[in-house]
Amino acid sequence: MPPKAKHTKALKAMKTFGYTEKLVRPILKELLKLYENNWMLIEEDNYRVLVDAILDSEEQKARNKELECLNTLSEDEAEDDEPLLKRSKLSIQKSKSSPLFEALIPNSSNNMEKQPHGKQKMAESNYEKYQDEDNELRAPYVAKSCHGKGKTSGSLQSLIVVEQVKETQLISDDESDQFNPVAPLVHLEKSGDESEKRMITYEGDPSQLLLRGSSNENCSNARGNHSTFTEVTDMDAENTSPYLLPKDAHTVGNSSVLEGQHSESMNYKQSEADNNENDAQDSLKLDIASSPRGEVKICLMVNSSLRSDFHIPNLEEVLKQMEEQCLKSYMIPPTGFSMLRIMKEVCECFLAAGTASSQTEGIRPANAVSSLGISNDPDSETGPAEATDNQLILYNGSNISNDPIRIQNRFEVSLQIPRFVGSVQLDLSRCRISMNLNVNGSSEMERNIIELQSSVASSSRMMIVQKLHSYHFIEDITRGEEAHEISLINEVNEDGCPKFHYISKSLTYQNAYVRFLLARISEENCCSDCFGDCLSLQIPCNCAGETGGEFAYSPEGLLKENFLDNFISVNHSVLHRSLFYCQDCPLERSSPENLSGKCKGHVVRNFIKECWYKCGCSMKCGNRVVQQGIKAKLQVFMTHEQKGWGLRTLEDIPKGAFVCEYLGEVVTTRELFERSMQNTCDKQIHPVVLDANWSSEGVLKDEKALCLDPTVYANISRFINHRCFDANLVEIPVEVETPDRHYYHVSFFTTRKVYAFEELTWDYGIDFDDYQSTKAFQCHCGSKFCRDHKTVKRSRSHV
Ligand SMILES: C[S@@+](CC[C@H](N)C(=O)[O-])C[C@H]1O[C@@H](n2cnc3c(N)ncnc32)[C@H](O)[C@@H]1O
Repeated sequence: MPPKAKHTKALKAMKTFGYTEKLVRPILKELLKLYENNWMLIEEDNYRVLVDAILDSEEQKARNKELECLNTLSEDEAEDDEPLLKRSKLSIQKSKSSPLFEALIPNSSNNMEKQPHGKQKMAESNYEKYQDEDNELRAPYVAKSCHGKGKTSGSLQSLIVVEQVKETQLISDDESDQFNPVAPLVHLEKSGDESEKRMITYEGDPSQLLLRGSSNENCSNARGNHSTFTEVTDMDAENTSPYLLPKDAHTVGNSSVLEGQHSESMNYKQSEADNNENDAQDSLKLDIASSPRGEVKICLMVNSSLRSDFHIPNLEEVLKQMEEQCLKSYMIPPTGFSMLRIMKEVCECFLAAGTASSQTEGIRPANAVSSLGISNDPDSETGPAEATDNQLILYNGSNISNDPIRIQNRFEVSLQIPRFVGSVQLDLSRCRISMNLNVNGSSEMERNIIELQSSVASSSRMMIVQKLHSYHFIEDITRGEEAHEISLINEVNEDGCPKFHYISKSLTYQNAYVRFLLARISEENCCSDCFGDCLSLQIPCNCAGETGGEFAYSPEGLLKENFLDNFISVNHSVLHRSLFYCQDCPLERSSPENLSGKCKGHVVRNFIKECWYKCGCSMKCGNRVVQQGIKAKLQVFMTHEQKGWGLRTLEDIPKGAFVCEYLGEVVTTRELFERSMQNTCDKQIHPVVLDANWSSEGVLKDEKALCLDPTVYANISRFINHRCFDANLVEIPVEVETPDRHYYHVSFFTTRKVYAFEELTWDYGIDFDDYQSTKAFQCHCGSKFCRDHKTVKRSRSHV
């Protein structure tokens, strides 16, 4: 479409929202300048950027007016004789306070630099995406998301633990045939009671220990040598998932003990001074949290001269109240949420942000000895006899405990053994401990492994040379697009991450016209006064109108049982083929020519409504679960069951919780068909139909009906595998920002409680009796309700 037509289309679209051409033109012009005429970014999501900019400019104008009034008033009062010129200048200066104002006023100085950080980032990143897309994706449109077969830069070298009579060496693959006696790295020694205590001593720099075998030994990033998670894997349990010890417990720099001591003493002096000064108030001060060595502290102080009636409350009570408040207000899933942890993390981030630049890599006291110790004695407080500052202590007691693993001066991680292994004795001498290491701050991680096979080695002191698999690990496949990192791990084969562009919002492809009929939203559908915690209101706000006057979510942000059951049964009934057939539905045809005949049928679906975009409450209303994005800690992993990559959760997720949205490119059915014709790749990511309520509009032509194609642009939901019938996720259409009947946000909610490390699955609704569908894949879902009878038969005959 020529730019002029695009202009007209944009102006027309804005007109439907009640914005005049006069108002829109300059804003559009400025946006085009800002986005370097990239219309795609402006048109995306029904001109969302443009609507935002208009709203911002309106808001700014109102603020300017207020400021001007205030100025005039105060200046009139204070400086009645001041020249007019100076006054108007002053008011302009004040009115420039908003960064968006700057972006929208032509010729305003440095308007680009003053963009709000998020917006500028979005503009740049989207721009990059589309540039990429132009270069390699669109011509011709061939899906490139087939599994990468080649080795990736992230594949790792294995490490081997060698035990000899006196010393044990930790060597990498390439060194295995070139034993180097000059630099013994790891000693496997016995200390104390020979049969019970065993200890690996590492002499030298711990960062070297971790980096051996990696591609980059000179980690220049100050935070580069922090282990980001520790993994304990039971080597006896072949197919069980590793027990991941998430990084979020503590990641405290080991970089410099000297520096640490220095800063500690400096801080101590400072806080001593503070203490002296505040002696009088000491009784009204409550320490909340601190970084592990006390460099940074958060405390609450009450000025007793202002509140004589105040007493220091119980900290636990305060935290409990805060947690309840936060859980309600911000829809945080209760699992693992703790105010105290947040406070501690604030301290640590404060410390890290303040010292990152001054930290120097690898500074250690010359005589420091690091050790990794493993003890079978749960009562031992000190661990191995020669415990020193840098050490890892693991207790292998008879009870499985969730006590922390300690690596002093390095990090402290909570041992989170998943509940399902709770009854099994975890024999740490049969475990391997893996530490992940951020190499140069890059998201690709290199992994080194120390195998503790002490039970084998104890009597014979034989040499253990075990070659471990090479792993592929990416710390965050979202590249910062989500609120928290989502890692990818392949412990099964050599495949690297499939090629695709990670998005956190669906994109609209050229012909897909996602109508945005805000005019249809009437005042009574909006709730302008709600703030934050709508879901716990006695009388639901207007946003609940579409769901029968009841919120679909509980106050904790979980889908209510009746809604959930309803959706699950709707999906099951689709599978039971209680569908109605229609002559005209175009959505599941294999070719646009084939317009007569019956389609496979559709159900008119229910949907959940969340707060509407542009409704007065869109930023404040608590009826927003899907819009708040992914909350659970998820991981992409290579499955063992011939399903390729899959998605799993790293923590328990309660029933009815939102997990993620199905994202991709919104395309018309016709476009999808054309793409599939060009697609030479045998693996296809499952496209979904978005027209949840198409029948209310009568016949939808292929060029109008909408689908979602996650082949090239997608989020983590592209990794969710199919499971027949009893999948733990159900897809639910959620109306987030548009009352348009043609387009819903397909969102995944849990059908039951999902335990940590379970794979997340949904039922694609494939009819395996249908030839076309069975071509998609042979099902390896493992469900006892599996509908792919051919595969089930085959696997039975193999047994
Ligand atoms: C949406 S993708 C899921 C991610 C995919 N496993 C991957 O590696 O990228 C759908 C594809 O995964 C595979 N798949 C999903 N569920 C499966 C199952 N139950 N059995 C076998 N293959 C499956 C099929 O190849 C299917 O085309």
